[in-house]
This record gives sequence, C-alpha cells and structure tokens, in this order.
Amino acid sequence: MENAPHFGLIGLGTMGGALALNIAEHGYPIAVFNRTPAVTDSFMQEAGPLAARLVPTKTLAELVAAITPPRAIILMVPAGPVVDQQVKALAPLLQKGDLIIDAGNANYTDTERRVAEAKDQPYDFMGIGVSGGEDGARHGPSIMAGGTVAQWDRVGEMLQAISAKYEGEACAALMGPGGAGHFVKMVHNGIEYADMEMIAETYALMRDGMGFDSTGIAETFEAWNKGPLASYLIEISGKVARAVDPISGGPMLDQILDAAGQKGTGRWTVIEAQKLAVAIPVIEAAVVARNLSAQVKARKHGAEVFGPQPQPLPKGALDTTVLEQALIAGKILCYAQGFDMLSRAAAEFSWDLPMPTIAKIWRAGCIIRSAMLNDMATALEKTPGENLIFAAPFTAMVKQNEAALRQVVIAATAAGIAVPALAAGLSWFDSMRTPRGSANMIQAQRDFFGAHGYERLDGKDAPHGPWWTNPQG
Ligand SMILES: NC(=O)C1=CN([C@@H]2O[C@H](COP(=O)(O)OP(=O)(O)OC[C@H]3O[C@@H](n4cnc5c(N)ncnc54)[C@H](OP(=O)(O)O)[C@@H]3O)[C@@H](O)[C@H]2O)C=CC1
Ligand SMILES: O=C(CO)[C@H](O)[C@H](O)COP(=O)(O)O
Repeated sequence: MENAPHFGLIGLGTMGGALALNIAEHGYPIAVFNRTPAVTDSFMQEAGPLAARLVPTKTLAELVAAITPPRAIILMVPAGPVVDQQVKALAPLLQKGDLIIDAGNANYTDTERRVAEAKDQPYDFMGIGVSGGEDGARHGPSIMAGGTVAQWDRVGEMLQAISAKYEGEACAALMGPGGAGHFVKMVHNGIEYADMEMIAETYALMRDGMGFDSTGIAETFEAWNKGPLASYLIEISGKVARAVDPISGGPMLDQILDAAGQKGTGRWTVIEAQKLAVAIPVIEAAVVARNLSAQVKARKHGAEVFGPQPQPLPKGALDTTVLEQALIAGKILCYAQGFDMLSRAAAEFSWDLPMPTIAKIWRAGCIIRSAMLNDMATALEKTPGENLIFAAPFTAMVKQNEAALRQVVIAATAAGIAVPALAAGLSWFDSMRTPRGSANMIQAQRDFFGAHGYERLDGKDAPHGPWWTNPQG
C-alpha cells in the first residue's frame, strides 16, 4: 500500500461497504472491520483494484493498529445501542486526537450525549448524516456533518471528495455543532417520508380512482419526471411501476404487501417538531399513514364492518395534469414546513444552521434530490427567515397549483380514497391564510374551565370571563 490509512470504517453492510469503496476510490486508504469476518472476506474479494487501498482487519485492535494516528474511524452500524457498544469497545484502544464518526441515522439527542461523553475520553466524537442509499454511498451521497469547525477542517476535505456533486459543487457541508448534522438528516428523512406518501397517494388515485394500469401509472410518473416534479423519488416510482414480478408475470407493485416499514427517523422528526411547537402536518400525516398501513388486519376488518373503500372516481373527475399540479403544491407546502422546522430548531438550539446550504447539499446524492431544491436554495438565500410559501417563485407556484390540490382532496374524499398528506398540506395552507381563525373559541373555553386568560382584540384589559370560571367537576 502506497500510504498507510488515516481512516477506518466499522460495519461493511449496505451503506458501510459502499462508503468504504467510495473513500478508497477517492484516493484515501482505509482500514475496514466487520462484526462477521466472512463479510470482510467477501467484501475484499469483490473490491477489485480498490483492494489495494483497503486494509481488512478481523479485530478492533487490528483495525486501530492498522490506522496511522490521528485516526478517524467511521461507524456505519444500526443506530442506537450498537453505536454505544462500538464506542465503548473502541475507547480503550484509542488515543488523544483520534476521532469516531457516527455516519448512521442516529437520533440527534444520542449524538449530543455521545459528544458530551467524549469530553472525558481519549477520543473525539462527531455525528454525520449520510443520504443516498447504497448507490449514493458508493458513488456520491449527500453528507450533513455535525461537529466543530476543527473536526470539519480535519475530515471535510475527504467528505466533500466522496460526496455527490451538483454542477461541480460538493453536497457535503458542516451543519453545526454536536447533533446538528443528525438533526438535519432526521428532517431530511421526515421530508422523504412525506414526499413518498404524497407520491403514493397520487398512485392510489390513479390505480383505484382512475382505473389506470401499471403501464399508465409508470407513464404518468415518467412524464412528471420531465417537469417541475423532476426528482429521484418520482423517477424510481416510474421504475417500480414498470417492474414485472418474475413469479406471476404481473406488475411487481401488485404483489407487495401494503404495509410500510420504518426505522424511526420520520417518527423522531414528528416528536421533535412537537417539542419545538412547530407545525409539520404533512410529515406527521406521512408518519401516521405508515403506522396505519401496518394495521393490515384492522383495515381488513374495517372493510368488512363498514364496507370497503375506495370507490372509483366519477369519470373525468381528475386527470393527470390536475394530479401533477396537486403534487407540486403538496411538495412545496411540505418543504416549507420542513425548512420552517429547521429554522425554528436553529433558533431554539442556537445553531447557525446554513439554510441555503442545506437545500444546496440536497440537490444531488440524497433520496429527496429534486429539481425544485435549486430554486429553494435561491429562495432561502434571497429571503432569509421567510417561509418558503412567501418566497419567489414558490408563492406564484402555490397560487397556480392550489386549486388543483383542493380539487384532488375533494374528489379523493368523496370517493373514500385516503389522501392524508395532501389533505394535511391543504389544511395547513388554509390555516396559513386565515387571518381570523377559530382559536378564540379555544381561548374562551380555556378561560372558562381553567381561568387561563385571553387577549382581547381591542387590547383592553381582560382578566377573565364573563363566564363561570370555577365549575364543579
Ligand atoms: N440503507 C440505507 O439506505 C441507509 C442507511 N443508513 C443508516 O446507516 C446505518 C447502517 O445501515 P445499513 O448499512 O443499511 O445496515 P446493514 O444492516 O446493511 O448493515 C449493518 C452493519 O452493521 C453491523 N452490525 C449490526 N449489528 C451489529 C452489532 N451489534 N455489532 C457490530 N456490528 C453490527 C453489521 O455487521 P454484520 O455483517 O456482522 O451483521 C453490518 O456491517 C444505519 O444507521 C442506517 O439507518 C443511512 C442512510 C441510508
Ligand atoms: O436514511 C435513509 C434514506 O435517506 C434510509 O434509507 C432509511 O432507512 C429510510 O428510513 P425508513 O427505513 O424509516 O424508511
């Protein structure tokens, strides 16, 4: 080997193996370790010429010994206790200046804790969010790093080298200290859930409401991928709609159980949004939809008791242009909520989250990459602190597509086709343009039963009442 490695990686699974090859391909020698040694053997056998820049090791001690200090060791293992176990096992082997980088989908609160714990330890700790799936990890992911400027100065060059490039710009950047990188990755995944759910809702409308076959559905997604909705998720939706089941010979989608899995990042986004008291109803609806999808038996029982839904839409109720416009509106509303959550978190945690940069590093490499993110980056740059729906060109796009979103939600609701995320987006939008809402009723109720007080519109003093403020029971 030409140069001894300064980098190491633990966990040669889907992401870790691909990331190690990507790092080696960019000229950084790297030592690798996997819990199951046979995986390391087959990884090395399949590495081809890149094997020359890889050092396979069979114990953690061997791994550490193979890396020249100061070491940077990437963990690509399941989030949660496994990360703590790995850190605990590595700690006695490390020395001052060594750095552990958790690149999995950690909960940002765990990252904050691990950074704090590292202060009394020989090693340093940072958490980075990586998006792009296996292909992204291998050929260029989007990387949301959390840590100090000194840590970024140390590993940022490598992270930028291996990251995706958007018109030559690296899709890797420092988000802020501690858990900031994992927080941004968490919100990325929340948006990913919502994007996927809204696409699935348009799929249901085409399949159940409009009677499209899989070819019609695939052709629609393919056409949308040439317009404002152009994105990785629309692209793969077209591909999965076209895929044929090798067993039945019919559409693959028709053979897949309608129960969505989830590993937690979407749920965490919703939990953190509630803690911040920020409204992200499209993402919340997407998480709820995954929860409901898993209730396969209950949904079957519901159909037996109440009669099955959905019904086909009346002929001509919707067309693919209206559906596309509804999805454009829903997508903008969802991203407006996601970016709002990020800016509220930045204020709450005193993080200087680089909002335009976040949109920029999501333009390539990550699962939610899309054509729209370039305009979002510009909008966040030109009108900092402004909600995306109030920023050009998105105000105009929402105005253009709002009627279609309403038409779709009304038609779907009438036919019993559940569109929770699209409907949540519309409801949020309606709330955001209602100057006189209904919360005066809530304030009056709160004051009635709990003497919680309220503000008068005319600004005059209003201690309580005039209702009964101490009801029995
Ligand atoms: N898959 C994806 O699209 C993405 C995943 N991520 C995140 O990346 C991380 C890794 O995911 P992924 O590569 O998909 O997972 P895989 O299941 O493919 O790989 C997991 C790796 O962790 C190792 N591992 C599992 N349990 C232990 C343990 N108890 N002790 C030591 N090593 C262990 C496995 O080793 P062994 O071979 O011995 O089982 C394997 O190398 C996760 O945090 C995930 O959320 C992030 C972005 C995208
Ligand atoms: O981080 C990712 C993509 O960005 C992973 O693929 C993650 O597993 C997706 O989340 P879930 O498994 O909950 O659908």
